[in-house]
Amino acid sequence: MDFEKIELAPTADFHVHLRDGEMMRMVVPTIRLGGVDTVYVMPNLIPPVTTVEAAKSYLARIQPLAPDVKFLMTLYMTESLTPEIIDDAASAGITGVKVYPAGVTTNSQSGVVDYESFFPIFEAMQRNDMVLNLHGEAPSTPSGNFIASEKAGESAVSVLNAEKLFLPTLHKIHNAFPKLRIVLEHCTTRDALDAVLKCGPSVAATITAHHLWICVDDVCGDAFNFCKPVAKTMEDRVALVRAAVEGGNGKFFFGSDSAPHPVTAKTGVKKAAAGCFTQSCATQLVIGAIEEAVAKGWISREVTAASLEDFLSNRGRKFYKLPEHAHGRKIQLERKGAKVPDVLKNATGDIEVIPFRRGEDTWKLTWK
Ligand SMILES: NC(=O)N[C@@H](CC(=O)O)C(=O)O
Repeated sequence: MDFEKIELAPTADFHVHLRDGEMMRMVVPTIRLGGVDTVYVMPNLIPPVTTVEAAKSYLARIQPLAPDVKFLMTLYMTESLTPEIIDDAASAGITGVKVYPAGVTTNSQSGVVDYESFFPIFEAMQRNDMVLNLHGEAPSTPSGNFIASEKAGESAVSVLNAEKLFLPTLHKIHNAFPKLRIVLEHCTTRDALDAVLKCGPSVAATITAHHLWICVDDVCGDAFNFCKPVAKTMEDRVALVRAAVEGGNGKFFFGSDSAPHPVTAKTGVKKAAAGCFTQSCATQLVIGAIEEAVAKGWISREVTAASLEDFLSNRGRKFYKLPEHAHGRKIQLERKGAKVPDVLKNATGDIEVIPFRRGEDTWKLTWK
C-alpha cells in the first residue's frame, strides 16, 4: 500500500450510535465527514427503541440532519417484543433487532438475560428475513457467585473472556435458526472471528476502526479508549486487521460502533461510560490502521484499494442485501495534512465529545 491518494466507493457503516436530542443534532452531520453514506442505527436510546412507531419517529428526527445518508433502522430486543411486532417491523422496512445482554454496556438495562425465551422472536425474524445483531459478551460473574461457578466447573466471566464465553450462545442460536442472518457485532478476538468462520453463510461479523488500533494496554488508564467489548491482546488486534483485509469469505465488514459520550461522562469521579467516538473520521481511521499494520509487517504491502473497499463497503452491503454502490459519488483519501479534531462541540458549546485518537495525524477525505 504505497499509494498517496485512493479513490473508493463511500463507506457503509453497519453499527452506529447516533443518540437523540442535542447529541444527535451534533453527531449526525459528521457522518459524511467520515466518508459514509449508509449507516445502521443502534436502538439503545433512553428509553430504547422497542416499537415500530418509535423507530419511525427516530428516523424522522435523524433523516433531515443528513438528507444524503441512507439510514437502516433497528429495534431493541426486550420482553415487550412479540412475533406480531416483528411482522409489522419487517413490513415497515426495519432491518434488524439488536440484542444487548442485560447490564454489559451503555443503556443495556432492558437487555436480554435468557436467550431461549426469545426463540419465538428469532423464529419470526428468520421468517421475515430480518437481521439479528448480537452484542457478543457474557455478563461478568458477580464476586458473590464465584464459589458457585467454581463448584460448577465454570470460568468466572470478566471483560477479558466475556466475548469468548459468549460464543456458545452464538452457536446455539445459529444451530436453532440456520437461515437467520446474524451479525456478531464489534468482534475483538481471534476466537470470535474463528467462531464466525465456522458458522454457515448466514453468520457474519463487524469490526470497528478503534479495535484495529488498540489493545487492552491502551485501554488501561485512558477513558477515551474504553468501550465494550474492551480491546484485547496484540494477537487479537493483528487477527482483526488481517480479517478486515482478507474478508473471511465475505463475512467480515465494517461497523464503527462509534459511540459518542459527553466528556463529562468519560472523565470525573464516576466510572467512565463505555464507547469510543469515531464517526467523523470513520474511513480515515480504518485506512490509517491498515497503513500502520503494513508498516509493522502484520500484513503484506499488497493491500489494494479494492480490498479496502470490500471491507468498508461491498461485503456489508451484500450481506444486508443492499444494492451495490456502482454509480454514485466517490470518496478520495489523501495522505496529507489532516488531523483528528481535539474535540467536537455543539452549536451552543454545552456538549463536548472527545474523538478517538484526538489530535493525531490522519488521512484527508474529500467527496468527489
Ligand atoms: N460500544 C460501547 O462501548 N458503547 C455503546 C454500546 C455498545 O455497543 O456496547 C454505547 O452506546 O455507548
